[in-house]
Amino acid sequence: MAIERTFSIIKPDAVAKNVIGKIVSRFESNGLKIVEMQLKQLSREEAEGFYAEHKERPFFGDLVEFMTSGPVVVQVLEGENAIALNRELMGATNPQEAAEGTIRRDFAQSIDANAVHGSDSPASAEREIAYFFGK
Ligand SMILES: Nc1ncnc2c1ncn2[C@@H]1O[C@H](COP(=O)(O)OP(=O)(O)OP(=O)(O)O)[C@@H](O)[C@H]1O
Repeated sequence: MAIERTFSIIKPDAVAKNVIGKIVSRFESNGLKIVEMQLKQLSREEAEGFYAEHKERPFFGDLVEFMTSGPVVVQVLEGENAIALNRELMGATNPQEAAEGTIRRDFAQSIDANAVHGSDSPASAEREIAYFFGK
């Protein structure tokens, strides 16, 4: 399996809960290397553009509101099978359905405040990395 890159966001709920370090430790201890990282406050435009594929969904307004409610940590993770591995470490979108030992099970409270985002395919990883890091 080739070395792959994926894009990750530690969302405002997790930053507010002071668990950035604990989440980053999950990545590092599972073989994912942080190759880009920035703490930043997303503007409305940045959040809307990032989630453009969800524009027609009923929760879009709340999602943008939530993602701009406080700072996030945007990161590029690198490792073998990074995209699928990161999705596995994150757990299901709804923390109530997330497997034991996953980031969302341990640190998230609800389907909107769900601690992390991770790219779901090579195409989205490429788009999302370019969106925030321009490469
Ligand atoms: N029914 C919903 N109600 C509220 N928010 C939702 C709902 N479904 C999804 N979301 C929010 O939109 C984000 C994107 O949804 P998507 O279906 O792409 O989930 P995901 O791929 O697991 O999450 P992410 O894209 O953040 O990694 C979710 O992480 C969640 O924060």
